[in-house]
Amino acid sequence: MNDTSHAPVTVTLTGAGGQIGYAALFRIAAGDMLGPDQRVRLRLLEIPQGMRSAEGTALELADCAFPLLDSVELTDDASIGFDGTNIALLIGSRPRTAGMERGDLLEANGAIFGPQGRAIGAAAADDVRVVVVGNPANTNALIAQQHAGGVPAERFTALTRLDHNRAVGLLAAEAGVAVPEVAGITIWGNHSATQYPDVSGATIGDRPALDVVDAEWARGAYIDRVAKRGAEIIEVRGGSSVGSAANAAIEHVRDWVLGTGERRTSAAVVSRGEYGVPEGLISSFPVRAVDGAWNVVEDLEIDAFSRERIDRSVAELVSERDAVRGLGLIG
Ligand SMILES: NC(=O)C1=CN([C@@H]2O[C@H](COP(=O)(O)OP(=O)(O)OC[C@H]3O[C@@H](n4cnc5c(N)ncnc54)[C@H](O)[C@@H]3O)[C@@H](O)[C@H]2O)C=CC1
Ligand SMILES: O=C([O-])CC(=O)C(=O)O
Repeated sequence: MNDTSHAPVTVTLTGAGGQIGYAALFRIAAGDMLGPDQRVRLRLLEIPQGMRSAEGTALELADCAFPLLDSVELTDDASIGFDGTNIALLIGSRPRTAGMERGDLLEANGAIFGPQGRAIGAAAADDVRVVVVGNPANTNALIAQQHAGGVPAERFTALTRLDHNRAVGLLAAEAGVAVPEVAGITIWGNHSATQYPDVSGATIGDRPALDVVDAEWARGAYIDRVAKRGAEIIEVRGGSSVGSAANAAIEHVRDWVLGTGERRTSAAVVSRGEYGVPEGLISSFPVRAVDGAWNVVEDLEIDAFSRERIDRSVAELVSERDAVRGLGLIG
Protein backbone atom coordinates (compact mmCIF):
# COMPACT_ATOMS: atom_id res chain seq x y z
CA MET A 1 0.00 0.00 0.00
CA ASN A 2 1.18 3.52 -0.79
CA ASP A 3 4.26 2.19 -2.50
CA THR A 4 5.77 4.06 -5.39
CA SER A 5 3.71 2.18 -7.95
CA HIS A 6 0.54 3.55 -6.33
CA ALA A 7 -1.48 0.49 -7.16
CA PRO A 8 -5.06 1.21 -6.16
CA VAL A 9 -6.03 0.56 -2.55
CA THR A 10 -9.36 -1.14 -1.88
CA VAL A 11 -11.44 0.66 0.72
CA THR A 12 -14.67 -0.89 2.00
CA LEU A 13 -17.31 1.18 3.76
CA THR A 14 -20.23 -0.40 5.51
CA GLY A 15 -23.25 1.80 5.94
CA ALA A 16 -22.29 3.52 2.72
CA GLY A 17 -25.86 4.63 2.14
CA GLY A 18 -26.04 6.34 5.53
CA GLN A 19 -25.14 9.79 6.67
CA ILE A 20 -21.53 9.31 7.75
CA GLY A 21 -20.92 7.23 4.63
CA TYR A 22 -22.21 10.09 2.52
CA ALA A 23 -19.99 12.59 4.31
CA ALA A 24 -16.90 10.36 4.08
CA LEU A 25 -17.01 8.95 0.57
CA PHE A 26 -16.41 12.13 -1.39
CA ARG A 27 -13.44 13.06 0.75
CA ILE A 28 -11.93 9.59 0.47
CA ALA A 29 -12.36 9.67 -3.31
CA ALA A 30 -10.78 13.13 -3.41
CA GLY A 31 -7.61 11.85 -1.71
CA ASP A 32 -8.10 13.23 1.79
CA MET A 33 -7.59 9.85 3.43
CA LEU A 34 -4.69 8.21 1.59
CA GLY A 35 -3.01 11.17 -0.04
CA PRO A 36 -3.09 13.00 -3.34
CA ASP A 37 -1.30 10.30 -5.37
CA GLN A 38 -3.13 7.23 -4.13
CA ARG A 39 -5.86 5.77 -6.31
CA VAL A 40 -8.74 4.05 -4.52
CA ARG A 41 -11.27 1.36 -5.32
CA LEU A 42 -14.41 1.82 -3.28
CA ARG A 43 -16.64 -0.98 -2.10
CA LEU A 44 -19.93 0.09 -0.65
CA LEU A 45 -21.46 -2.53 1.62
CA GLU A 46 -25.06 -2.02 2.64
CA ILE A 47 -28.09 -3.97 3.74
CA PRO A 48 -30.85 -4.26 1.14
CA GLN A 49 -32.84 -1.34 2.62
CA GLY A 50 -29.79 0.93 2.26
CA MET A 51 -28.81 -0.06 -1.28
CA ARG A 52 -30.86 2.54 -3.09
CA SER A 53 -29.30 5.37 -1.14
CA ALA A 54 -25.82 3.92 -1.70
CA GLU A 55 -26.59 3.71 -5.42
CA GLY A 56 -27.43 7.38 -5.41
CA THR A 57 -24.13 8.17 -3.73
CA ALA A 58 -22.31 6.08 -6.35
CA LEU A 59 -23.97 8.11 -9.11
CA GLU A 60 -22.83 11.31 -7.46
CA LEU A 61 -19.31 9.97 -7.07
CA ALA A 62 -19.28 9.31 -10.81
CA ASP A 63 -20.43 12.89 -11.35
CA CYS A 64 -17.39 14.19 -9.51
CA ALA A 65 -15.01 12.53 -12.02
CA PHE A 66 -12.40 12.18 -9.28
CA PRO A 67 -9.05 11.35 -10.90
CA LEU A 68 -8.06 9.11 -7.97
CA LEU A 69 -11.25 7.05 -8.02
CA ASP A 70 -10.64 3.80 -9.87
CA SER A 71 -14.00 2.13 -9.33
CA VAL A 72 -17.08 1.95 -7.13
CA GLU A 73 -18.80 -1.35 -6.43
CA LEU A 74 -21.98 -1.87 -4.43
CA THR A 75 -22.96 -5.02 -2.62
CA ASP A 76 -25.07 -6.35 0.21
CA ASP A 77 -22.87 -9.45 0.53
CA ALA A 78 -20.06 -9.11 3.10
CA SER A 79 -17.90 -11.76 1.44
CA ILE A 80 -17.87 -9.66 -1.74
CA GLY A 81 -17.66 -6.38 0.14
CA PHE A 82 -14.49 -7.36 2.01
CA ASP A 83 -12.85 -9.38 -0.78
CA GLY A 84 -9.25 -8.17 -1.02
CA THR A 85 -9.96 -5.09 1.02
CA ASN A 86 -7.04 -3.14 2.47
CA ILE A 87 -9.01 -0.70 4.59
CA ALA A 88 -12.42 -1.30 6.12
CA LEU A 89 -14.49 1.42 7.74
CA LEU A 90 -17.26 -0.29 9.65
CA ILE A 91 -19.79 2.49 9.93
CA GLY A 92 -23.08 0.71 9.34
CA SER A 93 -25.08 0.12 12.46
CA ARG A 94 -27.96 1.71 14.18
CA PRO A 95 -27.36 5.28 15.36
CA ARG A 96 -28.27 6.21 18.88
CA THR A 97 -31.35 8.36 19.11
CA ALA A 98 -32.29 10.88 21.83
CA GLY A 99 -32.46 9.34 25.28
CA MET A 100 -30.90 6.01 24.24
CA GLU A 101 -27.71 4.83 25.98
CA ARG A 102 -25.02 2.71 24.39
CA GLY A 103 -25.85 -0.31 26.51
CA ASP A 104 -29.16 -0.52 24.64
CA LEU A 105 -27.25 -0.75 21.42
CA LEU A 106 -25.10 -3.74 22.34
CA GLU A 107 -27.59 -6.37 21.38
CA ALA A 108 -28.96 -4.53 18.34
CA ASN A 109 -25.53 -4.02 16.84
CA GLY A 110 -23.54 -6.95 18.17
CA ALA A 111 -24.99 -9.38 15.66
CA ILE A 112 -23.81 -7.25 12.72
CA PHE A 113 -20.15 -7.33 13.65
CA GLY A 114 -19.58 -11.06 14.10
CA PRO A 115 -20.45 -11.93 10.50
CA GLN A 116 -18.54 -8.91 9.21
CA GLY A 117 -15.47 -9.95 11.22
CA ARG A 118 -15.74 -13.45 9.78
CA ALA A 119 -15.97 -12.11 6.25
CA ILE A 120 -12.90 -9.92 6.84
CA GLY A 121 -11.00 -12.92 8.18
CA ALA A 122 -11.95 -14.98 5.16
CA ALA A 123 -11.62 -12.49 2.34
CA ALA A 124 -9.63 -9.33 3.15
CA ALA A 125 -6.08 -8.54 2.03
CA ASP A 126 -3.18 -9.56 4.28
CA ASP A 127 -2.56 -5.95 5.27
CA VAL A 128 -6.20 -5.17 6.11
CA ARG A 129 -6.78 -2.39 8.64
CA VAL A 130 -10.17 -1.96 10.23
CA VAL A 131 -11.71 0.99 12.04
CA VAL A 132 -15.09 0.62 13.66
CA VAL A 133 -17.24 3.74 13.82
CA GLY A 134 -20.66 2.17 14.45
CA ASN A 135 -21.60 2.26 18.11
CA PRO A 136 -20.85 0.87 20.61
CA ALA A 137 -17.63 1.16 18.64
CA ASN A 138 -15.06 -0.38 21.02
CA THR A 139 -17.12 -3.47 21.73
CA ASN A 140 -18.26 -3.84 18.11
CA ALA A 141 -14.57 -3.81 17.16
CA LEU A 142 -13.88 -6.50 19.75
CA ILE A 143 -16.68 -8.66 18.37
CA ALA A 144 -15.45 -8.29 14.78
CA GLN A 145 -11.88 -9.02 15.81
CA GLN A 146 -12.86 -12.16 17.69
CA HIS A 147 -14.47 -13.56 14.55
CA ALA A 148 -11.69 -12.64 12.13
CA GLY A 149 -9.46 -15.68 12.58
CA GLY A 150 -6.05 -15.14 10.99
CA VAL A 151 -6.10 -11.35 11.04
CA PRO A 152 -3.66 -9.94 13.62
CA ALA A 153 -5.66 -8.55 16.55
CA GLU A 154 -4.09 -5.10 16.33
CA ARG A 155 -5.59 -4.50 12.89
CA PHE A 156 -8.95 -3.92 14.57
CA THR A 157 -9.42 -0.47 16.04
CA ALA A 158 -12.29 1.75 17.09
CA LEU A 159 -12.74 5.44 16.53
CA THR A 160 -12.04 7.84 19.39
CA ARG A 161 -10.50 10.45 17.12
CA LEU A 162 -13.75 12.39 17.14
CA ASP A 163 -13.56 12.62 20.93
CA HIS A 164 -9.92 13.64 20.61
CA ASN A 165 -10.72 16.37 18.11
CA ARG A 166 -13.60 17.61 20.25
CA ALA A 167 -11.25 17.75 23.25
CA VAL A 168 -8.65 19.72 21.27
CA GLY A 169 -11.22 22.13 19.86
CA LEU A 170 -12.87 22.85 23.20
CA LEU A 171 -9.55 23.34 25.01
CA ALA A 172 -8.27 25.71 22.31
CA ALA A 173 -11.51 27.71 22.53
CA GLU A 174 -11.29 27.97 26.32
CA ALA A 175 -7.66 29.10 26.17
CA GLY A 176 -8.40 31.50 23.30
CA VAL A 177 -5.65 30.01 21.12
CA ALA A 178 -5.52 28.49 17.66
CA VAL A 179 -5.95 24.71 17.43
CA PRO A 180 -2.31 23.99 16.45
CA GLU A 181 -1.16 25.44 19.79
CA VAL A 182 -2.75 22.49 21.62
CA ALA A 183 -0.87 19.18 21.96
CA GLY A 184 -0.73 16.13 24.18
CA ILE A 185 -4.41 15.51 24.92
CA THR A 186 -5.43 11.90 25.47
CA ILE A 187 -8.82 10.22 25.30
CA TRP A 188 -8.80 7.13 27.51
CA GLY A 189 -11.19 4.20 27.60
CA ASN A 190 -14.52 3.80 25.90
CA HIS A 191 -16.17 5.91 23.19
CA SER A 192 -19.00 6.68 25.58
CA ALA A 193 -19.94 9.10 28.32
CA THR A 194 -17.38 7.42 30.63
CA GLN A 195 -14.44 8.32 28.39
CA TYR A 196 -11.71 10.37 30.03
CA PRO A 197 -10.39 13.36 28.10
CA ASP A 198 -7.10 13.94 29.89
CA VAL A 199 -5.29 17.28 29.69
CA SER A 200 -2.83 16.56 32.50
CA GLY A 201 0.00 16.01 30.02
CA ALA A 202 -1.24 18.55 27.47
CA THR A 203 0.45 21.75 26.43
CA ILE A 204 -0.82 25.03 25.05
CA GLY A 205 2.00 26.68 23.16
CA ASP A 206 5.00 25.92 25.34
CA ARG A 207 3.09 25.91 28.64
CA PRO A 208 1.36 23.09 30.49
CA ALA A 209 -2.36 23.31 29.68
CA LEU A 210 -3.20 23.29 33.39
CA ASP A 211 -1.21 26.53 33.87
CA VAL A 212 -3.29 28.22 31.16
CA VAL A 213 -6.85 27.10 31.85
CA ASP A 214 -8.58 26.71 35.19
CA ALA A 215 -7.68 23.27 36.56
CA GLU A 216 -11.07 22.87 38.19
CA TRP A 217 -12.76 23.46 34.83
CA ALA A 218 -10.38 21.03 33.11
CA ARG A 219 -11.21 18.30 35.61
CA GLY A 220 -14.92 19.02 35.77
CA ALA A 221 -17.09 20.80 33.23
CA TYR A 222 -14.61 20.20 30.40
CA ILE A 223 -14.57 16.43 30.83
CA ASP A 224 -18.35 16.37 30.91
CA ARG A 225 -18.67 18.58 27.84
CA VAL A 226 -16.31 16.43 25.76
CA ALA A 227 -17.73 13.13 26.98
CA LYS A 228 -21.29 14.25 26.31
CA ARG A 229 -20.62 16.17 23.12
CA GLY A 230 -22.27 13.45 21.05
CA ALA A 231 -25.48 13.88 23.06
CA GLU A 232 -25.17 17.68 22.76
CA ILE A 233 -24.97 17.41 18.98
CA ILE A 234 -27.99 15.10 18.91
CA GLU A 235 -29.88 17.60 21.02
CA VAL A 236 -28.95 20.62 18.92
CA ARG A 237 -28.94 19.09 15.43
CA GLY A 238 -31.68 16.56 15.97
CA GLY A 239 -29.33 13.81 14.77
CA SER A 240 -25.92 12.41 15.67
CA SER A 241 -22.62 13.85 14.47
CA VAL A 242 -21.99 13.25 10.78
CA GLY A 243 -19.43 15.60 9.20
CA SER A 244 -17.18 15.56 12.25
CA ALA A 245 -17.44 11.77 12.56
CA ALA A 246 -16.54 11.26 8.88
CA ASN A 247 -13.64 13.66 9.28
CA ALA A 248 -12.37 11.80 12.34
CA ALA A 249 -12.55 8.41 10.61
CA ILE A 250 -10.57 9.80 7.67
CA GLU A 251 -7.94 11.30 10.00
CA HIS A 252 -7.68 8.02 11.94
CA VAL A 253 -6.93 6.03 8.79
CA ARG A 254 -4.68 8.71 7.31
CA ASP A 255 -2.52 8.78 10.43
CA TRP A 256 -2.47 4.99 10.69
CA VAL A 257 -1.28 4.55 7.10
CA LEU A 258 0.85 7.64 6.60
CA GLY A 259 2.16 8.07 10.18
CA THR A 260 1.91 10.74 12.85
CA GLY A 261 5.59 11.54 13.33
CA GLU A 262 6.06 12.85 16.87
CA ARG A 263 2.46 14.09 17.08
CA ARG A 264 0.34 12.24 19.59
CA THR A 265 -3.31 11.43 19.05
CA SER A 266 -5.89 9.02 20.47
CA ALA A 267 -7.26 5.77 19.09
CA ALA A 268 -8.96 2.74 20.55
CA VAL A 269 -6.50 -0.11 20.01
CA VAL A 270 -6.02 -3.58 21.45
CA SER A 271 -4.55 -3.39 24.92
CA ARG A 272 -1.40 -5.31 25.62
CA GLY A 273 -1.81 -4.41 29.27
CA GLU A 274 -0.49 -0.85 28.96
CA TYR A 275 -1.48 1.44 31.84
CA GLY A 276 -3.15 -1.49 33.60
CA VAL A 277 -5.89 -1.87 30.94
CA PRO A 278 -6.75 -5.59 30.75
CA GLU A 279 -5.11 -7.28 27.81
CA GLY A 280 -7.34 -7.77 24.79
CA LEU A 281 -9.78 -4.92 25.43
CA ILE A 282 -10.06 -2.35 22.66
CA SER A 283 -9.56 0.81 24.65
CA SER A 284 -8.57 4.36 23.79
CA PHE A 285 -4.94 5.25 24.48
CA PRO A 286 -2.42 7.94 23.64
CA VAL A 287 -0.90 6.72 20.38
CA ARG A 288 1.49 7.49 17.57
CA ALA A 289 1.49 5.68 14.24
CA VAL A 290 4.86 4.52 12.91
CA ASP A 291 5.45 2.33 9.85
CA GLY A 292 1.78 1.56 9.45
CA ALA A 293 1.14 0.48 13.05
CA TRP A 294 -0.34 2.21 16.08
CA ASN A 295 2.01 2.34 19.06
CA VAL A 296 0.72 3.18 22.52
CA VAL A 297 2.77 6.00 24.08
CA GLU A 298 3.85 4.35 27.29
CA ASP A 299 5.75 6.85 29.40
CA LEU A 300 3.00 9.19 30.58
CA GLU A 301 2.51 9.90 34.26
CA ILE A 302 -0.90 9.00 35.62
CA ASP A 303 -1.96 10.80 38.77
CA ALA A 304 -4.64 9.58 41.18
CA PHE A 305 -7.43 11.58 39.51
CA SER A 306 -6.58 10.20 36.07
CA ARG A 307 -6.22 6.68 37.44
CA GLU A 308 -9.71 6.76 38.83
CA ARG A 309 -11.20 8.11 35.60
CA ILE A 310 -9.36 5.62 33.39
CA ASP A 311 -10.39 2.75 35.63
CA ARG A 312 -14.03 3.82 35.48
CA SER A 313 -14.17 3.81 31.70
CA VAL A 314 -12.20 0.59 31.41
CA ALA A 315 -14.62 -1.04 33.88
CA GLU A 316 -17.42 -0.14 31.46
CA LEU A 317 -15.52 -1.82 28.62
CA VAL A 318 -15.10 -4.91 30.76
CA SER A 319 -18.82 -4.96 31.45
CA GLU A 320 -19.66 -4.54 27.75
CA ARG A 321 -17.26 -7.38 26.91
CA ASP A 322 -18.88 -9.56 29.57
CA ALA A 323 -22.35 -8.64 28.28
CA VAL A 324 -21.57 -9.64 24.69
CA ARG A 325 -19.91 -12.78 25.99
CA GLY A 326 -23.10 -13.51 27.90
CA LEU A 327 -25.08 -13.03 24.69
CA GLY A 328 -22.82 -15.56 22.97
CA LEU A 329 -21.50 -12.89 20.58
CA ILE A 330 -17.88 -13.66 21.53
CA GLY A 331 -16.27 -16.74 23.04
N1 LIG B 1 -17.41 6.46 16.90
C1 LIG B 1 -17.87 7.68 16.71
O1 LIG B 1 -17.16 8.66 17.00
C2 LIG B 1 -19.21 7.92 16.13
C3 LIG B 1 -20.03 6.88 15.81
N2 LIG B 1 -21.27 7.10 15.27
C4 LIG B 1 -22.04 5.92 14.92
O2 LIG B 1 -21.89 5.65 13.52
C5 LIG B 1 -22.97 4.85 13.07
C6 LIG B 1 -23.53 5.34 11.74
O3 LIG B 1 -24.07 6.62 11.86
P1 LIG B 1 -24.88 7.29 10.65
O4 LIG B 1 -24.14 7.16 9.38
O5 LIG B 1 -25.26 8.65 11.12
O6 LIG B 1 -26.17 6.36 10.62
P2 LIG B 1 -27.22 6.14 9.40
O7 LIG B 1 -28.39 5.47 10.00
O8 LIG B 1 -27.39 7.38 8.61
O9 LIG B 1 -26.46 5.11 8.47
C7 LIG B 1 -26.21 3.80 8.86
C8 LIG B 1 -26.25 2.98 7.60
O10 LIG B 1 -25.76 1.70 7.93
C9 LIG B 1 -26.50 0.77 7.18
N3 LIG B 1 -26.36 -0.54 7.80
C10 LIG B 1 -27.02 -1.03 8.88
N4 LIG B 1 -26.64 -2.29 9.12
C11 LIG B 1 -25.70 -2.59 8.20
C12 LIG B 1 -24.95 -3.75 7.93
N5 LIG B 1 -25.08 -4.86 8.66
N6 LIG B 1 -24.07 -3.72 6.89
C13 LIG B 1 -23.95 -2.63 6.13
N7 LIG B 1 -24.64 -1.50 6.34
C14 LIG B 1 -25.51 -1.48 7.36
C15 LIG B 1 -27.92 1.32 7.17
O11 LIG B 1 -28.70 0.77 6.12
C16 LIG B 1 -27.64 2.80 6.99
O12 LIG B 1 -27.60 3.16 5.62
C17 LIG B 1 -23.97 4.85 14.22
O13 LIG B 1 -23.78 3.68 14.99
C18 LIG B 1 -23.53 6.03 15.07
O14 LIG B 1 -23.94 5.90 16.41
C19 LIG B 1 -21.71 8.36 14.98
C20 LIG B 1 -20.94 9.43 15.29
C21 LIG B 1 -19.64 9.30 15.91
O1 LIG C 1 -23.42 9.76 20.54
C1 LIG C 1 -23.74 9.19 19.48
O2 LIG C 1 -24.67 8.41 19.34
C2 LIG C 1 -22.90 9.43 18.28
C3 LIG C 1 -21.52 9.38 18.72
O3 LIG C 1 -20.95 8.34 18.98
C4 LIG C 1 -20.83 10.63 18.96
O4 LIG C 1 -21.29 11.67 18.49
O5 LIG C 1 -19.80 10.59 19.63
